[in-house]
Amino acid sequence: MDKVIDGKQIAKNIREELKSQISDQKAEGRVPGLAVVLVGDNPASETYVGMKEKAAEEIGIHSELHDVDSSISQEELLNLVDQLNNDNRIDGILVQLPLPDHIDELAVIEAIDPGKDVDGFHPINTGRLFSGQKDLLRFDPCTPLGIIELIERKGVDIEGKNAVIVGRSNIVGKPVAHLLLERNATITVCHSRTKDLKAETLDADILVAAVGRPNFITGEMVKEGACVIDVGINRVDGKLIGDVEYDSAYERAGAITPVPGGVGPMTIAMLMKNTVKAREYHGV
Ligand SMILES: Nc1nc2c(c(=O)[nH]1)N[C@@H](CN(C=O)c1ccc(C(=O)N[C@@H](CCC(=O)O)C(=O)O)cc1)CN2
Repeated sequence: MDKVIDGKQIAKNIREELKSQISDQKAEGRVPGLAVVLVGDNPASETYVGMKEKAAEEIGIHSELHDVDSSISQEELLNLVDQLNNDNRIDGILVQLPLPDHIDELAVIEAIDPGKDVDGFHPINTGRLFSGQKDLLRFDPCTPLGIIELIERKGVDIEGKNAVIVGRSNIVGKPVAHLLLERNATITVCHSRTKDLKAETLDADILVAAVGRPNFITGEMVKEGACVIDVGINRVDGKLIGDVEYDSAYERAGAITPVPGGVGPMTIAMLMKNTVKAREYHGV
């Protein structure tokens, strides 16, 4: 079996699957609507927003870009979010992060209607994830959700496995820990104060690297046969480098994601999936 987990191909398959759901929704009377808010001119954010718009257009989601100047005040941005909350054509709202320093990111996230929070960052959605509530409407954050899809679609069983997450951020480390826990993995979350990181990672059947440091996880830290998920997107001398030293980790891993072409494309596919789910929730 090929060890490489091809995120680009899996994301493409998911977009294909969503197309038929979207055409059913269209037949019912309305395609899903996604509003993308981009503040300022951060080149990476512009690239990601462009990728989101292209993916939406390709599968038939109505998407609209609100491209605003970096000088926008917090109040004006909150007004824009409020306007989108009240727009019946819009099922999903995402505010591209990071935001300029003068804007309180959490205040903006909290202003989004939790039922339109397709990024899954609103405290109502993270609260429902962290407390294991599956019965109420819940949007899970796109990158962690994409990681689960990659693992499952590669045929790696999660139940009962030791999953070690390196990195405890709110947008990747913590939510992916809860998604894995919900699937009955045994979880260890490592961080900068972890005493013996190598001892922890060597115990991982599933190893998720989300630290934001290029080549931080080396092959000698990987357990033979482990499933290695690299969430890092580090730009070094114009090249994209993951958090995992790929060549040495590949030798030991049973399955591994590349960078680029691993987790990144899944973030966008999951955003599309959440938008289709939001349209289902809102109805026609
Ligand atoms: N509102 C949000 N902001 C941000 C999120 C998010 O989920 N919601 N995540 C990241 C950026 N991001 C999406 O917004 C994102 C990052 C990377 C990729 C991706 O496909 N990367 C490619 C490489 C692309 C390149 O050449 O730069 C890959 O890994 O293959 C997609 C989305 C922060 N902000």
